[in-house]
Amino acid sequence: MSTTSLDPTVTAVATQFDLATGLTEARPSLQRRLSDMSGMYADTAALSAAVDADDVLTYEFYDFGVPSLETEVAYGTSITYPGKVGDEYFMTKGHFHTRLESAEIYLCLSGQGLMLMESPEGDVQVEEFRPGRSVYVPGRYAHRSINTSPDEPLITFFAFPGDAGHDYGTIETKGFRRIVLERDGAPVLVDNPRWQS
Ligand SMILES: O=P(O)(O)OC[C@H]1O[C@H](O)[C@H](O)[C@@H](O)[C@@H]1O
Ligand SMILES: [Fe+2]
Repeated sequence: MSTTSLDPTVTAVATQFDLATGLTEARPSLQRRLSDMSGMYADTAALSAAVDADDVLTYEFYDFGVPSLETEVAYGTSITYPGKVGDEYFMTKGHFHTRLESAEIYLCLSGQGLMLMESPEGDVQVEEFRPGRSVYVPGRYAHRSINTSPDEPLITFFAFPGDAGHDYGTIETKGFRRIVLERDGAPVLVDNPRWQS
């Protein structure tokens, strides 16, 4: 079936994602290994030992390069692999949006985990990811995906305004106020000992 459009400058685009892996052959993913996560995990000794031992891939995601316009929608899948650094689960770096008010929507396709969210004023929210469950990240909240499964990748589909942008600096320097650790086989939210006001 062909796709027609009244406006010749507009082209519909379809992308095939593999629901089992979260990956697409449409373009290369962006990949983050443990060595890209310097300063992100509470246990710095465990991180450097893990980097030296086997610098594994911890997550990958897509940037389809949609124009940075408020009328566009950036989208893709994000795959966070199972694993831990010390007691802290594999996770994304996390970021605020450069246009702080921009919200984002996630749909969990498979796996299990948490979305950790934090406002500049220090309000912390946590929502669970499980297959079929969406999480709406309100504007102004930094957000980080955390895989709490011992063996399955956490796969989500996300969408946000094209001009939202990524602000990593705040999280890189201050960290999140709370972190998620495994205690007795279950995730717990605790104060980040390395958080800087
Ligand atoms: O950008 P990070 O915090 O490293 O997370 C990786 C990716 O995760 C999500 O899927 C977001 O929607 C992406 O915009 C983000 O880039
Ligand atoms: Fe985001």
